Amino acid sequence: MVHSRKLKSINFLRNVREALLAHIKPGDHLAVALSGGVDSVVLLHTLATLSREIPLTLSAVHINHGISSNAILWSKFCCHLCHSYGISIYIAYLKIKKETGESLEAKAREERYRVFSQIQADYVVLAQHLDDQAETLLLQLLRGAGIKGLCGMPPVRKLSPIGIPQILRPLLEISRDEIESYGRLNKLNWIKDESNDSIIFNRNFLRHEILPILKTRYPNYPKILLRTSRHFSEASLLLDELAAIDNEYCMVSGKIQISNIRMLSFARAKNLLRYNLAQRDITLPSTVKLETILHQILSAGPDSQPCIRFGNTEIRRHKGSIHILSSKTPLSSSAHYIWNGETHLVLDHFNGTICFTDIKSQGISRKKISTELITIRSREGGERFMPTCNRPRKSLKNLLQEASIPPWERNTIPLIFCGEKLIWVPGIGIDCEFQVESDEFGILPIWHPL
Ligand SMILES: Nc1ncnc2c1ncn2[C@@H]1O[C@H](COP(=O)(O)OP(=O)(O)OP(=O)(O)O)[C@@H](O)[C@H]1O
Repeated sequence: MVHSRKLKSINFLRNVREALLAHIKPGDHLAVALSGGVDSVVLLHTLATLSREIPLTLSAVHINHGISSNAILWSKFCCHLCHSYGISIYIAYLKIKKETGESLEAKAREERYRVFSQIQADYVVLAQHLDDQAETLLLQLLRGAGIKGLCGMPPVRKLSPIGIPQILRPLLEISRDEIESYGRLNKLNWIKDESNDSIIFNRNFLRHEILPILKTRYPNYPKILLRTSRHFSEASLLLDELAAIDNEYCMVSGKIQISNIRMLSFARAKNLLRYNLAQRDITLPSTVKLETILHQILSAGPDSQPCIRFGNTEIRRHKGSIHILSSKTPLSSSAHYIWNGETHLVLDHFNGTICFTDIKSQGISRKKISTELITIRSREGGERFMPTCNRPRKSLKNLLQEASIPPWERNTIPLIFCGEKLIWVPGIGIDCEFQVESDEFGILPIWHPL
């Protein structure tokens, strides 16, 4: 009996070790997302045990959402538990405010992930398991989700473009029964979240009312549904590959060309637009909204300039191309950058990067800019510029109009200044006064918007 219990724990540890080692490397810092429930308590115990053989730094993060009247007890429990393991814990105290049209749970989840994204660790480790995965897939099916929504939770994923920390889920192939039995075998204590019993919540309704019946006929349903979600993941990958091919055909200077997207079937055009929104980290609109957007953009007359808004995003049509504008990082008027000779400069506020290349007989003359501070900022109005030496100096506004830069982009393009003088405008050129002499090596800036 004792032997079989020990064996079960050993098998459990072996499975988690395998799942971990598929992603982490020795020395990584793992922060366990500890709610105090059985899943994350077992996860913490497992990782603390494995950390004796795998060199890693372990800590924990707990979010006190301030929703349940027991929230403070849960935080204290997590604190004591980590103390008993000698592990540091970060507790975030939140005051969740519900916004109209959003559930409290969805808001709490969003805030939780926001805290996770700020944790100083290589991975934030979550305790979702095989049964959670099956429930999530069924819930998504019942919401009418598309292929992406049916992919299920990935074992590892980036939380932000910088890539650190990542979310890691090493229990995804382990069942709830196995986790609870590991907890009992190792005499662990955990807290029970009373809200998990309330069938007002869709997930609990499925868990308590539907899945036990399903299990009588399909005892292995969580593993079967895991297979299904893997099929969806593969399909989703193929759709992204198709969109990447269509992007090559439809994109000119970073904008989808109306004449090209029109050549695609409507379903393929929708896939392309969805892909472009996802690439910019924009929360996707509903399918109905996406179809409306595409219809309006494609059916507008050549001179009209439709603008469709959803969330913080605007989709516009301007001179034959589609412009996607997202106000994730609003351009602050004071945003300016100093160039100290770097080969590239990431300009977060402008959503892109400028690369600087040394090139013979082209570009900006090093000699002519050597005595002044080189800064990059947006237009303030009144700037004048002379990209062609034998033509008169013109207002920047006129030059941007002539270059068909749409009005909403004119204030958000990065400009290079030498002291107070404007020397470079992307897509237009270098001011005559600062261009290289023949045979001199110059610096050629190239703007790469995201
Ligand atoms: N209050 C909390 N503090 C820290 N971690 C938490 C907290 N609540 C949940 N977690 C972590 O998130 C995991 C998933 O929790 P839960 O299933 O309640 O969230 P969810 O809203 O269903 O999330 P998802 O939609 O990502 O599945 C838990 O196993 C745990 O690791």
